[in-house]
Amino acid sequence: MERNSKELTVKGKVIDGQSPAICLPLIGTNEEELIRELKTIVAQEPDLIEWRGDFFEKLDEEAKVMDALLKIKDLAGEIPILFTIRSVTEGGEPIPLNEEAKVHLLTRLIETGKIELVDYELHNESRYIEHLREVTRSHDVKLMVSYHNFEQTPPLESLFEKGEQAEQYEADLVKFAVMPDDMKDVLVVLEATHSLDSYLRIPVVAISMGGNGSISRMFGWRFGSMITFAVGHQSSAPGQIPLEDLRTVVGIIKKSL
Ligand SMILES: O=C1C[C@@](O)(C(=O)O)C[C@@H](O)[C@@H]1O
Repeated sequence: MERNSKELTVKGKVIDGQSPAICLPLIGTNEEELIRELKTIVAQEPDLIEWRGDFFEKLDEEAKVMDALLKIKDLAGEIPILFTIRSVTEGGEPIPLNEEAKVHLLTRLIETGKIELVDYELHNESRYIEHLREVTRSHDVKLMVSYHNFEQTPPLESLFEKGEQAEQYEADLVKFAVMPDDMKDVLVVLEATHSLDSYLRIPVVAISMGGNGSISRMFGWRFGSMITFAVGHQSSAPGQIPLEDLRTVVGIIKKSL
């Protein structure tokens, strides 16, 4: 198999692009819902679990967040946790924290040693991104710098620039998830994935959302996208497909290689 010599080791697990790492999102609004979701999710043995913190209704009560994290970690066992607070401007839920408080919470979570990856959006002020880069590095947590657009697919050059910016921040990986108008936009994402995969030193995660884009979730890894998000319990974005279906498709592709 020719592609992708990049590797990312998370909690002793190597993500190397020879198969996509499959990530299942957790979107519970409280501890009880999170635990219920987790039981379904863990049974499916994903490679990663993403806790979408923006769905958690008590995000402004640090003790409650910490408590939920301990429970999640306990149930997730060896499966690495990606922690994400998606902003409303990039398709997330409204949260009761301003950016300063959000960065403070992310810092506290990173310091617990209970999360393995953290997502932070590229549009944020550079002082925040740089701060999180420092904290993640000193706690051996991977920093994923991300960009989302639920309205459209920016041109190839713009996606390329985002990849370059993430690399300048010394992110461990760059991710973008964008909405296509048509299949040409899906091709833009696949092309950006392929080019960025060869051009950047850091790994890329690239998603074209919605029904048209869902092929990027199934085949994107062959173009260089290292992680794909699927449905374990409930979806967190349009176009995600059930983990079992994804595994079937990946298995078929691997057989033909
Ligand atoms: O950024 C991403 C990717 C995603 O938006 C998707 O399209 O699968 C799902 C989100 O939960 C995650 O944070």
